Amino acid sequence: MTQSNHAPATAPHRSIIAMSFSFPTLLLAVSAFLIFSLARAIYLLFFHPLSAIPGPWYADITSLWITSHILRLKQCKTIQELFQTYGPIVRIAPNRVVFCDLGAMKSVYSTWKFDKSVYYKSLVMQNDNDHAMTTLPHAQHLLCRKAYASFYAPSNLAKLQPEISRITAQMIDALHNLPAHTSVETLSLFRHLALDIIVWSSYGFHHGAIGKWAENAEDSLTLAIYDFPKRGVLRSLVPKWAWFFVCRFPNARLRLLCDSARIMAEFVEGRVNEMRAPMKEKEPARDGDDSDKSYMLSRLLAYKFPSGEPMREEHVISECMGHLVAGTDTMSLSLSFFLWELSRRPDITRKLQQEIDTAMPDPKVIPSIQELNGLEYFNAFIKEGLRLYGAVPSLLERVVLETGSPKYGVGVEKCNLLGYDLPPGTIVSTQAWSMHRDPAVFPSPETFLPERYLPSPSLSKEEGDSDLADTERLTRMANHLIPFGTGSRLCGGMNLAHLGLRMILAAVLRNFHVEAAPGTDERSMDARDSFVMFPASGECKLIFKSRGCALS
Ligand code: HEM
Repeated sequence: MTQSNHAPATAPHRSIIAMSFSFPTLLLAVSAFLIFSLARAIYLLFFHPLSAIPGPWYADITSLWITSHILRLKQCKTIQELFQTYGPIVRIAPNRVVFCDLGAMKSVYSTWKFDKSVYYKSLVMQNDNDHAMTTLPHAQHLLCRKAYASFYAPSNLAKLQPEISRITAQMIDALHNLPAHTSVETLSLFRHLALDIIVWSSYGFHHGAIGKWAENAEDSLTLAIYDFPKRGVLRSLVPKWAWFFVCRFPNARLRLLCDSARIMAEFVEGRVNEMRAPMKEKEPARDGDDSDKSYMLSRLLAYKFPSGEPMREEHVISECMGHLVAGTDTMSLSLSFFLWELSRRPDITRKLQQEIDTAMPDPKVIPSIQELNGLEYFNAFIKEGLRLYGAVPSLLERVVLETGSPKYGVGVEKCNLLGYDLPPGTIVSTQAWSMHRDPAVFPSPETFLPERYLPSPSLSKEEGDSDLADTERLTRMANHLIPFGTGSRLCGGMNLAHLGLRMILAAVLRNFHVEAAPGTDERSMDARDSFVMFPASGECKLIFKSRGCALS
């Protein structure tokens, strides 16, 4: 034996040996991965409990397909096409099922009250604090909801109406003061207005965002609320440890976006401190005495959980922030789409203005909500607006409960939707976009037609149809309309949204004719979605022409 036979391998020798070992190892690893992927695909396609549910085969084996449509901001339209191809229940990913059916909707959201999916966690607040929208378990959510629900009761909101009128009038004045033919970006305009309304009704505080809009000055709170959902998306894309570095990236706009939660939290904290000061000096309110509780914040601060514990301050702050985010963009998007529709529909505008002019003789005095609720065509217009342009047309995801849960009720063991058993943990949902476009319920679903809600014999009744058939038609539409969600997680601010939409629209239509500005057209306003719906161009530019001459 020579020495070289016993000598340890030199470095180049070692790497050749390592390579000769690594190639078969790599080959083995790749083969194992391919076999595993193939076996998994076969299982998901043919043996998984959801494999009988129709849908594109590639969606059965990977989430990438639906994710690509989410990234293209076209999830709603893609899912609508699936319903048209496969019917009312479709598998869109290995563990996700969507449906478009009234009975299934009632079971999931109202009867069984499934918990929300983790998707909603992207909307958590500063320091990961939850609020009503992001609290996933149903039972826990119920306690949050109790804390704020009475604030949004119509009788309480009616007390706030005079001030909401005053804020709206401020916006009308600002529009009157613009030079003729000014193109107004309404998403921004109505975001400022909605914020002032929500801030005032939640805290009894005048923020003055609309004043800043009129002066062309930036309002950091409005910007923070606009940025917050984008911050959520960005945050869910980067690992936790990397977030620290993202927020320190030397880019002023990115830093503002990262800071959005802090800016909102500090604003709300300021309101909490203001409100706490006088509260400390008062006797605690007795049950039934709500003279001091018109604002949401005072209710949250006075709230006690069934254990007798008050809400922690961080919780109060995140709840308030949740409402700022949930209410501001939704209002501004809906109003912008409504007015865009009117800018190309003089026939509808004429009928609306006739009705509003009679109810609102003085263009500066908005009628009470009771009076506005009595305007038949106006209310039909708002229903149709929410049907086609509701700001949240997207999947409202829930998680199927474990088998045998008492929440299924007597005699029901597990989740069965439209004849298919769904195993516990399946993500299941419907979307307003599709419920609102069922041609059997809304004939010519893509046509904007307020008349469909009027009990008009000329429009709806074939010969021989009875009043009962007409009532049934109206009820079916009402049951399918879910712009504010449905069941136990219905939009918390729905009544405020109804009040605000009516007051703002009445004031605008009484004072202005609305026209599309150059560049605003079907293409720029084509709908995109990322939970909320927004125009493809990201803006909605309209011209507000004063009706002053016509009124005098
Ligand atoms: C046109 C305007 C609005 C639309 C279309 C809308 C739509 C919705 C929808 C669809 C949900 C349910 C989400 C789900 O089930 O996953 C929701 C929840 C919620 N919305 Fe709205 N919303 C609007 C305005 C407002 C306003 C003005 C506020 C308050 C200022 C508000 C506060 C909330 C809250 C707090 C929740 C969570 C409710 C809970 O889980 O307890 N929304 N909204």
